[in-house]
Amino acid sequence: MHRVRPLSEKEIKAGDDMVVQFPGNGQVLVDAIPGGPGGGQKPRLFSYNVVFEPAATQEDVLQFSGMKRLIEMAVEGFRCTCFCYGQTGSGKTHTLTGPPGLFGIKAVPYSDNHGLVFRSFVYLFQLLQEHTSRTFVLKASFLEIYNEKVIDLLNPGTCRKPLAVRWSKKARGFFVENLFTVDCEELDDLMAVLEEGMRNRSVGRHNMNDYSSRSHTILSVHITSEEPSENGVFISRFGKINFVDLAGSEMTKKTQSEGKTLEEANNINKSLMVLGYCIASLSDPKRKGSHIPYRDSKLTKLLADSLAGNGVTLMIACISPARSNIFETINTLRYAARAKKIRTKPVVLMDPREALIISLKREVASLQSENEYLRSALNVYSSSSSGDASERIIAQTPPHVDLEELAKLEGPQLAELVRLYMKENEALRKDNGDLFLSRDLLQRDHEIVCRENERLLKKLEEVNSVCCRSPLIPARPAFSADILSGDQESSSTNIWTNPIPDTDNKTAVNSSKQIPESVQKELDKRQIGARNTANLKGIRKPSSNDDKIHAPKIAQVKNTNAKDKRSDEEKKTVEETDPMKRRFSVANPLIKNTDMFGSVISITDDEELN
Ligand SMILES: Nc1ncnc2c1ncn2[C@@H]1O[C@H](COP(=O)(O)OP(=O)(O)OP(=O)(O)O)[C@@H](O)[C@H]1O
Repeated sequence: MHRVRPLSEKEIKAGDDMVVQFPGNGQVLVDAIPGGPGGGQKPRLFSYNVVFEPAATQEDVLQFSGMKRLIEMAVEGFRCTCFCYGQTGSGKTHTLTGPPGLFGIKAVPYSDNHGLVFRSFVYLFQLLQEHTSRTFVLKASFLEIYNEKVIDLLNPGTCRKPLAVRWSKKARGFFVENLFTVDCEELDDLMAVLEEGMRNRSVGRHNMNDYSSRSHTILSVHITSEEPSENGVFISRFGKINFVDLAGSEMTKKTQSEGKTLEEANNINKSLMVLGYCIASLSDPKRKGSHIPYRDSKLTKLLADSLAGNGVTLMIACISPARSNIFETINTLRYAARAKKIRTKPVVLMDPREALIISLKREVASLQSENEYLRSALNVYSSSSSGDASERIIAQTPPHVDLEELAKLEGPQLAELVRLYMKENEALRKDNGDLFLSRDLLQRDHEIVCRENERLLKKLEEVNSVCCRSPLIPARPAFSADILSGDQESSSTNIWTNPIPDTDNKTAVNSSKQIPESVQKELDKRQIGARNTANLKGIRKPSSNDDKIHAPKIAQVKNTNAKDKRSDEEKKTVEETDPMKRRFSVANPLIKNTDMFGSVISITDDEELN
């Protein structure tokens, strides 16, 4: 997706003109570049999912960029990333957080200028309010990569000590060691994280931007949710959303950087070059399976999962419309066209305890059916076996003789009759013995199954009680309450809070603090556990990345139809015919496929006009 900022005052004063046009349908047309004897470049047409024109507002970007869908997916347990890319001064920070000055000593509580991050937080909490059956735990971290050093923006310390980026064998991903992670129970907590990070990030001044970001920043919100399912079992999901504000690529000649700013620019350009290589490798089908140089920079190490892992990524390419920036603009458009070709395999991250619960549930169900079977077998067998026996008895039963007839029988006939009766008696005794034996065996099996059943049910109850989370503290009134309720005049608190469980249920609350020994044994046996124990005991993990678990793939993202998703307002805006008033355009949904955000995937890369 693209956002084109308006010409700046400086550019207007310098007589710079617009070199981009917007033919509609998510297309950007870049003017021809007049050249020397060999000829310059022809006009170039690029197609994207959505193009935001200079008149687009910050709210337009939230509503029509696919960002809302991304947040919904994060709540469902996907790992999502939104990153802004573009040359210096193209509007990346403006798009993500707003213009400079919003996060000074006294942050502006609500402003039309607030960017995508602030608006996403508000939408996130609105979503949480709607999911009344779930409990949520939000944690946030904010870091910057400055001159290839990772600095914790929430806890930078006086000497801004860099943190190490390490590889987690278990999670099979990179993570930042000892990164500060803040619990965010309310919208205001997330806002505080944003404000604090923005105050601490490195900003510098150069010829092209008075407030230029001198570092890449990554703001992460971890969304853990628990939802009761059938039989009181809790389903846990681990979603995450990253907001990445990349520092702008810069031509140091144009920015006239020197000294510290030059060193910063070199580091920025180097890490963006590595990011470019990674994107080029990932987007080239011929290079499928080849080496991707993630390890060549901290930025690509930390974005590896967003670029090609199991997450969903939204890239916003920001461009300047000025003629003086035409080469950088074409580069950014090409870069974005390549990034658009990358395909990830999104999966929902779930708690491994859930695997244990599901397997226990299955075991209980199979034992119950076995039990049923044995019960019925016991009845059927006893009745059918008695039938067999009676058949045998009938076969062996001596012929029926009347008492009167008996008196008339000869000695050898009587002897034969007695022998037959004795034989029958013997067979009946044997059958009787066999029946007693099989009844005893079945009764013993039945007892074993019942005991096992009880044991598993008890374990299931224990596991369930471990899954119950203690309630979050009710929200306090704050300005965010007004934003969430959509009534900025109102002072009533209408903030999402977790439902407060029955306080009499002490076992659930207590047991949430510690896993019972029997359950822990079961977890250990199945190699699940250290992480959960730490988590449940409230121990802060060294890093958010450390706990990534590659849980079974349970859901694929479904494509949604752009037509269904697009609101009437968007249609209206797209239909606006006056190009001066139009704020954005989207690719024509009738002729192209839709992607998971409901926006349109254009198959074309960049097309040259003849
Ligand atoms: N869509 C827009 N509407 C109005 N002003 C904008 C817009 N985009 C950017 N600007 C303004 O342009 C200036 C530069 O924007 P910004 O600092 O966001 O650029 P950047 O890409 O983050 O630059 P850098 O990479 O140097 O940090 C800012 O004053 C910003 O407010």
